[in-house]
Order: sequence, then structure tokens, then C-alpha cells
Amino acid sequence: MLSIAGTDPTGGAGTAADLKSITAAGGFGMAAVTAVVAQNTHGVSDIHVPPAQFLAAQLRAVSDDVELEAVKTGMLGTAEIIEAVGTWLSAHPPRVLVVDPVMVATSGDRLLEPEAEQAMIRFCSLATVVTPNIDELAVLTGEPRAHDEDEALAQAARWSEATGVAVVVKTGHLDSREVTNTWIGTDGTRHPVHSTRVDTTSTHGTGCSLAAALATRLGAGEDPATALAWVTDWLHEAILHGAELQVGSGNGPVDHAHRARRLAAAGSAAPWVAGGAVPDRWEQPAQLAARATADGPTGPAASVPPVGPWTEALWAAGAPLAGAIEGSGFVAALVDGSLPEGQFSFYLAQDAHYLQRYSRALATLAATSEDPAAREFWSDSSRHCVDTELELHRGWLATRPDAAEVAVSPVTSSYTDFLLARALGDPTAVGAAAALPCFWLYAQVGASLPEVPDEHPYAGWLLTYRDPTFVEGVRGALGVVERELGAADPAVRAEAARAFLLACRHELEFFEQARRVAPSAVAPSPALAGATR
Ligand SMILES: Nc1ncnc2c1ncn2[C@@H]1O[C@H](COP(=O)(O)OP(=O)(O)OP(=O)(O)O)[C@@H](O)[C@H]1O
Ligand SMILES: Cc1ncc(COP(=O)(O)O)c(N)n1
Repeated sequence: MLSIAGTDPTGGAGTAADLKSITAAGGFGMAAVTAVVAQNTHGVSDIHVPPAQFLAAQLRAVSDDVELEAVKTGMLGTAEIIEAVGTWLSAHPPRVLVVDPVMVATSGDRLLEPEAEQAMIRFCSLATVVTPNIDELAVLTGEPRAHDEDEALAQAARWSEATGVAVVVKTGHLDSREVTNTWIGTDGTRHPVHSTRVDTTSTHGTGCSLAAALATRLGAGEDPATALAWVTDWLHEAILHGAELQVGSGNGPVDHAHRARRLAAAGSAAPWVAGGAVPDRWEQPAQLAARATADGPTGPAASVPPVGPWTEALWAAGAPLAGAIEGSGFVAALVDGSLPEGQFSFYLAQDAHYLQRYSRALATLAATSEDPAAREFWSDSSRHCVDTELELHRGWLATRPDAAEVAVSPVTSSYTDFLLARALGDPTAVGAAAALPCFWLYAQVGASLPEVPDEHPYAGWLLTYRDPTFVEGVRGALGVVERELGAADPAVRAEAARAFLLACRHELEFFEQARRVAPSAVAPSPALAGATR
């Protein structure tokens, strides 16, 4: 996959951004340089355009040796450069050509000579798809700048029909809460991909990154809707975490590698409960809390407080994981509404599988517990789980036939197999401690959620986290676990603590697994707002 673009020595835009984006999108990146640009996160200070013959030599070096899947062009700078690229492309037409008609940088600096605009407009007709921002779309179409998304879509559709070139309309430059990228096909088809605006100044190079990643996915054979969904979701994550890079003091770059680092961390082979974190015999509550907090963050306070010293120690030990769940990408995307529909549907499907199995683990605890109050609590909870699962199928999943057919995932089955094994084969204190995080951490997430507006795509679902009867259930589970631990042998207690911490980690994996699903993997369905659980 070849990028033909200008440079950015601070790595945020141009060929640097393109190569990072191509890698992130799964391709092998190559780059031919059109212009050497002295720029940083504050703007452009100088531009050197090497002779057009030199660019032609770079392009020949590539095509003499390499077969390309796709080409993306960015800053072309001058009419002469546009012509050199056009000539080369005509001799070596790639299967996919994405043209980002770069004219003006975010900083306001011109990256295309004004007299080259007409040449750029003609050049765009060679493309498979063009990715102008709102201002560039106005120049391309020769129309006034669109005021809103509908105007931009209409402009793009007219231009696309006239030229036979698809357009991705990007609303990043409008000031709506939602940011939508829409693929407009030459036959008028529209594939909108919705995302949410991130309140950040780290958007340097977003246009370059979108176009390069899109070219890579299209070059690999993905259809336009799937490719654009992948790119929009990946870029949202990169923008969300851009500021953490702390690169420059102006408009910073996005974090192209955020997803790769997140997935690498998820694939870690380190044990979930470090050796020595739990004593072999848990004699005193403080033994566990002291060890668990010695080498890690303490985490948030419990929204439903512990009911005694044993559950207090469990919380102290598991709190860093509760914090990780509250701060997880899944919860963040669910709350800001950018969670792709396919990932949400996958989550619902796994939730249904989970509840079905969890209810059996709870029923097992009801059958094996000695304490009548525990038996009553577990059997009520098991029954409640069955009801919730049935409601999930009747409500949310009924509107998504594709999601209803999603099989149980490895993450869901390893969590539920673990819970069932603890309930079936271990002392009831261990089974009870393993079952507790599902109650306690779910309520914790619920308490951390902000109010969302009614038009939020997942408003209906977010409300289910606030169910007050659920908080009662958490108190019930805490009471049972506190009593079970108090009565247990210290070795069994230690096993229970281990099971509790493992279950907390399973909870984190359960939430995060949906983020690992391709955003368009489950077919879209009618709007979510207002749907009932
Ligand atoms: N603040 C933001 N929040 C969320 N997504 C954004 C934001 N800014 C940009 N994006 C994403 O990046 C894409 C490209 O951004 P934009 O519309 O600003 O294009 P551009 O002007 O060509 O980019 P550039 O400023 O790099 O030239 C958008 O379509 C959107 O997916
Ligand atoms: C070489 C080059 N190409 C493109 C851009 C546009 O990116 P942005 O508008 O985000 O500054 C840039 N600044 N530099």
C-alpha cells in the first residue's frame, strides 16, 4: 500500500501518519514524498518541493519492483506534482485509489498552491473515492461551504454522480455532537458510519490517517461500508487517546497505535492473580488487603459498601480491577455513544449467554448451601437471572436476529465455565465469592455512569444499570459471602479470595471483549433509542 504525500517531521500528519495508519489497518506501508514540510503541532514554517522528476523517479522505483494493492494521495502541493502523479497513475492504475484532496492544514496553512486547485479537481476524477473535508468539498464542487451534514451529502452526491467517483463526506469540521463519515457511492448509495465528537485538540493528521487506513482496508478487499466502519472506529480510539501521547503543545497527533497496544495487553500471558497476592491460609482480613494494595493502585471506593471485614478486604484487593472496568474502552464508548452497533449487539448476545449459564451456577449454590438464608438468596437470584435473560431475548435481541444467533464467545464460556466449576466442585464459600463480582462490579459501573440525553443511542440500555432492585441484590450477595467467609476454614477462605479476584478479572475481559469485534460484524438494526430491555 503506497502513500504519495508530504512529510511532517513531528510524525502527526503526511507520510508519517499514513505509514502508521497503514500498519494499524493491517497493511504494509510504502511512501513516496511529494514535499518536504517544516511543520509541527503549531503549523507549517516552510515547504520544499523537490523537482517533479524526482517524485517520478521515486514512483518508478516502486512500480518497477512492487505490485500495489492500493494507493493513497495526500498533499500534492503544486500543479506540476499533480501532473507527475497523474501520469504515473495512468501508466500504473491501482485497483484502489483514495485521494485526500489536501488543500489547507488544520493550522490554516495552505498545502496546495491556489493556482493548482483546478489541477487537483481534475486529478480527483482518477480516484476510486475522495475524502474531502467540508471546505475541500466546497472547492471540489465549486459550491459554497455546506452549513450542515445534509447540505454536504447533497453536494457530494451531485458531484459523485457527475464524475463517477465515490466520496466520503466527513463532518469533523462541523460542530455537531455526532461525527458521521458517509460513503456516497456513484449510484447514490449511502453508507453512514456514526461516531461521537471527542473534545480534544489532538486532531492533527486525522484526514491523512482516515484516507490511508481506508485505502488499506479497501485494498485488502473489504467492501466500502465495512472498511469505513473499521476506519471510523479505529480513528475514534486513536483520537480519544491522542492527548495522552503529550506530543507538542499545539494541535497534537492522534495515537495510531492505541488499539495495537490495547490488544497486546489483552493477549498478555501473565497470571491474573500474581503469585503471593493471596496467602495460602487467609487467617485475618488485613492479610489480603495488605498484600493486594502493596504493589498496585487502590482503585475506587465501593458504590455498594462492604458489609463486614471479609468483604471489605475483598474490595480492597479487587478495587484496581473495578477501576479498570470503569475506565475501560467498552464502558467509555458505551457512555459517549461511539460504541459501534455491531459491538453493542455482540455484547448483548454474550450477556444473554452469560445470564443463562450464571443462573445455573446460582441454582447450584442454592442447592448446595447449608445456610437457609443463602439458599433462598441464591435461588431468588437464579430465578431473576432467568427472567432477565428471557427479557433480553424478547426485547433487545428480538430486534437483532443476527445478534440472537451469535454463539457463546471464548471469553464468556471461560468465565461461565469457571463459575460453574467453582459452584459445582468447590466449597460454597468459594462458589459464593466467585459469583459476587458479577453483582458488585455491575452495580459499580452503574453508579459511575453519567446522565445521558434521551437521544443517546444507548440511553435505554444505560438505564438498566440503575435498577434499584439490583442494588438490593448486591447487598444480599455481600451478606452471604461475608457469612460464608467468616465461617470458612482459612485455606478455603484463601481459595475464595482467589476465586473472587479471578472473577473480577473475568468481568473486565467480559466487558472488553466486544471492543475486539470488528465494528460491522453484526448487521445494523433499527435505532436503539427507546427500545426496552
Ligand atoms: N474531534 C473529533 N472527534 C471525533 N472524531 C473526529 C474529530 N475530529 C476528526 N475526527 C475524525 O477524523 C475524520 C477526519 O477529520 P476531518 O473531518 O477533520 O478531516 P480533515 O479536515 O481532512 O482532517 P485534517 O484536519 O487532518 O486535514 C473525521 O471524519 C472523523 O472521523
Ligand atoms: C504533509 C501534510 N499533509 C497533510 C496535512 C494536513 O493535516 P492537518 O490538517 O491535520 O494539519 C499536513 N499538515 N501535512
